[in-house]
Amino acid sequence: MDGYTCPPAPINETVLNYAPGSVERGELLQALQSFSGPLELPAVIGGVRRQGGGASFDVVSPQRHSRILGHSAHSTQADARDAITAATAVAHEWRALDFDDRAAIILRAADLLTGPWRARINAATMLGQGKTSYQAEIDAACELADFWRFNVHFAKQVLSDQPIAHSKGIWNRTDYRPLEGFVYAITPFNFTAIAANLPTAAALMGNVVVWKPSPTQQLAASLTLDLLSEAGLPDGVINMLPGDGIAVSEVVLADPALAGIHFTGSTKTFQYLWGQVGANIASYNTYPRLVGETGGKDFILAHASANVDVLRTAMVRGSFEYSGQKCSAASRAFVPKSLWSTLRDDLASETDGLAVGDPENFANFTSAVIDERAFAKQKAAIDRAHATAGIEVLAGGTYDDSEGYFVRPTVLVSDDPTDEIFSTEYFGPILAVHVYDDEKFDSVIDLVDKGSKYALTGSIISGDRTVAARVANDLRFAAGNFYINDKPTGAVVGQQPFGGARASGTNDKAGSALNLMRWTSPRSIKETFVPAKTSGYPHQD
Ligand SMILES: NC(=O)c1ccc[n+]([C@@H]2O[C@H](COP(=O)([O-])OP(=O)(O)OC[C@H]3O[C@@H](n4cnc5c(N)ncnc54)[C@H](O)[C@@H]3O)[C@@H](O)[C@H]2O)c1
Ligand SMILES: N[C@@H](CCC=O)C(=O)O
Repeated sequence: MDGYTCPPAPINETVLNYAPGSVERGELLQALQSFSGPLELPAVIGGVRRQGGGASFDVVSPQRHSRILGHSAHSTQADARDAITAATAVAHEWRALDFDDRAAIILRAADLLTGPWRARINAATMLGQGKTSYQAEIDAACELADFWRFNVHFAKQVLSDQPIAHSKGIWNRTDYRPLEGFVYAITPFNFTAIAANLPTAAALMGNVVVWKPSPTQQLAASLTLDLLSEAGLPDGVINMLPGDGIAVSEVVLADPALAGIHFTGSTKTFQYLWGQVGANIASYNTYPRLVGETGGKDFILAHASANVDVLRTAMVRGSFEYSGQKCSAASRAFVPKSLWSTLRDDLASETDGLAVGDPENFANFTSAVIDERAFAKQKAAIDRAHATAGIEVLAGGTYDDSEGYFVRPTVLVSDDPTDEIFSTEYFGPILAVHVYDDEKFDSVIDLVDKGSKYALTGSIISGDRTVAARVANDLRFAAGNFYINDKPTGAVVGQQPFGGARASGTNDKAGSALNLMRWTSPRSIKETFVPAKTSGYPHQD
């Protein structure tokens, strides 16, 4: 059937708004209440749920230290070996399944997610990862359903790309095989959608997977695997190993059957993984595919022709939604002097007016940062800013970890565009602003391009079309996702395929055909209908 069927056309899932009195708000409140006691969040190996053999850890709400959501345990080398064995055991059967049967499981998962599972996964994402209702909805419900539905569509495109030339008497075909081995999916805390997409994108293409989620995302990750199981995913296709991944990597990265890594997280971790693969390169059965989407130092560049309200809104939403814990979050902005006098006070008061607290209070704009490590990083950056003569703390600049890991949205202003606030990824609610002389716009473009090692997202805010076009061209390599007159966050699957280059990753664009191609190893087949029976060629006569 491959290549001939036409799955339902994907449509972006409508984002529900959770307004007071809405049906979805009622369902979400109920789901939040249903998480009463800590859940067991075990490893799942070959469909068997078992506690990992390493030290146990608690999954705790970032906004409330006293709220223990689950108990889990770090996975050991033995757990990793068992997961590889379980994956390998079902690899033949999974890859032999027709693509449409695999796709049907993923499409069913999307419908379960946006139907009966929606409130529960959103509630888990609010409680476990500190998202507001809206941020949970755009991530755990909508982006994840979009990944699943659009991936089926794009996979079908990949499979249907067949040779168009056939010499007389010949038929050429391409067989899209899964990778020979297993894929190691390592996922970040900040998006339930990304965490689910990395193992399932590879599985859709016929691969078996060892999935190592982030310990701080374990609640939603465990629910996601339960959902996939309800959708019909056979045991062993995706095996989940909770914990920090240290012992798991020692085994997985040394296994000859490692065929690919699908990673999203920090640049440092990806470079470590790549280094280990490099060190072991001679021992693999096949060259592992390395796909990693990593850090960013995302920019907003304002031109003198910008509308100030548009600019301020892009800065506030782009930097402080989900407390800046999006790889795409704006964390450096460049504003011309001619606009700064109008923008300055409003930017400060709007930022200081943002309500920060427990997301179960729907009035809050954002909540806590994810954990102690993230809090310490923000605290150090803010303390340093207060102590640095050339930096003005225009808004925020305070933090409090007595109840949860709360950091006030913070705007730092500096005359020195080489200060580390313009190049270091803090991954929190800190925006660095540099105010430039209007006539120095050309050199500011260069600063944006060369001022950080990353190239993930960026925006130009300009009322002048020719300026926007010029900046889009001059900064062509400074961002994998580039926005004109908008904030640099909020990429939508099927609309703005997401990913960046330089230190921001391999730019394989999650949720697109480009990504899915990395999980297939094509075989070219030539069939000759009436083969030659003699060895000589005509020129020999
Ligand atoms: N470019 C993107 O699409 C994108 C999306 C989301 C997050 N990010 C980036 O992710 C980072 C924040 O996420 P994070 O704090 O979870 O990143 P992180 O690198 O600390 O962790 C990512 C994952 O790697 C795991 N890990 C760390 N060391 C490991 C090892 N030795 N073996 C196996 N697994 C290991 C972690 O447990 C986690 O599951 C930021 O830098 C952000 O920019 C990028
Ligand atoms: N899809 C997200 C990026 C994910 C990174 O964390 C966005 O565009 O905001």
